[in-house]
Amino acid sequence: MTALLTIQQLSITLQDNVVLSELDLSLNKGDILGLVGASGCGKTTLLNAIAGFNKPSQGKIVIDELLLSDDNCCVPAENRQVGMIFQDYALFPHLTVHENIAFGISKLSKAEQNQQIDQLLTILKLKEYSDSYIHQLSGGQQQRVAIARALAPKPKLLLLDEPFSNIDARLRNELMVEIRQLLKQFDMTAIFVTHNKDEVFTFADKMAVMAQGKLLQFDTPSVICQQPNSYQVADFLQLGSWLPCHLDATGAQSLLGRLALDKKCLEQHKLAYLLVKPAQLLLNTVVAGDHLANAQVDYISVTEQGYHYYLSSLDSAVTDKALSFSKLSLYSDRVLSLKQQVSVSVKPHDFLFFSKSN
Ligand SMILES: Nc1ncnc2c1ncn2[C@@H]1O[C@H](COP(=O)(O)OP(=O)(O)OP(=O)(O)O)[C@@H](O)[C@H]1O
Repeated sequence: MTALLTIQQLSITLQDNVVLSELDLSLNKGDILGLVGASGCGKTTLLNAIAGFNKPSQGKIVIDELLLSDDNCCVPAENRQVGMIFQDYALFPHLTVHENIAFGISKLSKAEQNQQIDQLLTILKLKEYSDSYIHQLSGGQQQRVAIARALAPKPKLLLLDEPFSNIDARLRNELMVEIRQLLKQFDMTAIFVTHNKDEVFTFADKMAVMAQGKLLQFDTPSVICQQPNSYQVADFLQLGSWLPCHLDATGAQSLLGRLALDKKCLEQHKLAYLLVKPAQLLLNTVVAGDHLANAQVDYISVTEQGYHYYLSSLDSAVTDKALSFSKLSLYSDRVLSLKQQVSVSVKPHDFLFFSKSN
């Protein structure tokens, strides 16, 4: 399959500040990509570069086999067939819903405009609001108008900057599912920026994790969740807690006991961090001589999955400071109290170790 969007070695420097650095990315037609990363890592700058609002210092952007930007050319934004939806939707308050959608297709005849707008209003369930002004609509309806306005000129790619951040948390999930179905109906390729990884899992087919202008990992959300490629990715996405371990030739030593490793886990790091998901921890009954206490409860909250505890290593158990841990996340139906000493072990599983420096 030919890629709809190809980005190669894209770098952008703004006022002597390297904001994007040698970024490669490729999307097939109909793919929805969720772009995540800490504030200031360059997500909006990447969208702006694709839309044609800023000029790369290096690299190539190709959409549907058309070269939009390289060292020698930079196609202006209005000729790129890229639609953009901003966080605040940027709708015109003095125009009706119909007029807002018509804005980008004014070159078409009135009859063609009306036919296209009618079709969009029907699909987006906005028909009865055609003559309403923007302030008369709910947040979700305004968002649908913004989508209709962006889709009207039939873009090849749709860019959405934090599209769900202004939507009430209760409605957000419902709206995400609805808009995803809509984009799929149009076979629309889209990139959306978010600060919320759960939005990526609901809305996207692919996920890109960025840090400091670089792409750390690009894959499906489930692969990234199961196989993060670095400490930074797992830590940013909060995929589990960290248990420091000393790796040696036969296993890993932690304050929660010794872990037997199979051969492929063996690496030569002296100190490594095991990514532990709550379901991989076992809360044992403390019995002197058998399961000795090795952690204490620092924090308790009530959740749908039972009590949520944060545990830290017991000072008395720490002989090697490098192995001490804090904020080990554990869910249990058992009632524990603050500062209670407990015994926790790690269930055997496909261990994922990371070094902080990679
Ligand atoms: N016009 C500009 N001139 C100089 N530096 C800029 C300019 N625009 C953005 N930057 C810098 O580029 C970096 C990336 O900014 P960008 O807005 O792309 O980040 P972001 O990941 O979208 O952040 P956020 O999640 O907070 O919206 C930031 O350090 C920002 O200060």
